[in-house]
Amino acid sequence: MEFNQDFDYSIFDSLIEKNVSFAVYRQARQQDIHLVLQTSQAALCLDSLSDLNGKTGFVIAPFRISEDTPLIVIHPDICLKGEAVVFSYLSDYHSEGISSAINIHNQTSVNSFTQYSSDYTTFYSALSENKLQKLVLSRTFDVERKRSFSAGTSFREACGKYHSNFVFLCNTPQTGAWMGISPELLVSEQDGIYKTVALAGTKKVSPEDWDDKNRKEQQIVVDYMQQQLNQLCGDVIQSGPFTAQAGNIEHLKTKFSFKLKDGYKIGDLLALLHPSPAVSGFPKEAAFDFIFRNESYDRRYYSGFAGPLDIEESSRLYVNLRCMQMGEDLLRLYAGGGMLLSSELKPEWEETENKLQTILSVI
Ligand SMILES: C=C(O[C@@H]1C=C(C(=O)O)C=C[C@H]1O)C(=O)O
Repeated sequence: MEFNQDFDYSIFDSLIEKNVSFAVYRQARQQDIHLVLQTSQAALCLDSLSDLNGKTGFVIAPFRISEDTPLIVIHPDICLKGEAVVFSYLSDYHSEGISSAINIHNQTSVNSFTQYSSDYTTFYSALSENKLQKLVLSRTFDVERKRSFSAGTSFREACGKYHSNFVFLCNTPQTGAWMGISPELLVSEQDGIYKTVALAGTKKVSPEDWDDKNRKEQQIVVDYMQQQLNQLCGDVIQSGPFTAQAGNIEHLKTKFSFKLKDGYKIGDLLALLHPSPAVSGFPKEAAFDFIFRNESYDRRYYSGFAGPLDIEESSRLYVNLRCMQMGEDLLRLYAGGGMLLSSELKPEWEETENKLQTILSVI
């Protein structure tokens, strides 16, 4: 992707400093950047995913909705497409906003191998009891924010490097500033046709075939998708699994395409699919509850989802992976991986290290 060197992407850092509610994003395999910016009041806070029915804007959804991490929709007062149009608008844009940075230091984290190992042991014990088939364990990785760091410039670099991923940078007073380079579509909709994927299983890019652990891990997500979709959807067209590259790693991916039965809308579908076993575990409720009780930090918006909802007559929401939260002096990166009874500690930790490389490569 070619970027015009005349455009100064650090203008997005000024928007973050002024605490403007906005999102700039670039869809997977597309050229143009899009800007959604709210000029009126505060971004919309919702209580449940089904409340997204009939809404329009840029959605930022947490892994688990709470008072501290609400479900947010940035209202599309301004909705622009293409570098020239976006920068022309921003060069004249003035916000009265004042900075009120969220203090990341006060939030919980799991940075060290020792902390991760302790969580791993807890998770593994639960799998051994056979009540849970799969659990996704995750962690953080803190990087000191250098003076030279620019969120806007990192966004531009991510767009250039990761053509097949959805790339976004967003900020609201409620969520703080986040950036993600996601390979995982949660739900898209255009002209009444909906799409989703079952993405799971991870290995470094290589001609080697997939092992049983990764195939099984992905099959759990496929089975879950089929079961969930049967509740709300008519004929489901399924294809895959394929190997899908995402930066330095690969995943197994199965695609689904379908229409919703009468009376159902996108919010109902999101409520049914999120969080899928790709980021949480299986069975759904038990895994979600287990992670909430036992993972020793709050995932916040990591493994939630983000993207445009009913903008230009289509929606494309992605799971918030390969992402980071940006504080005043700290960048907090996030990564996780699916655990089965056949998992081993070292390879699971290494998988998180490999996944972190995507976002690390642009900061
Ligand atoms: C949890 C993450 O990724 C998810 C987990 C995967 C796995 O366990 O193999 C693969 C892709 C994603 O669905 C992450 O990137 O942090």
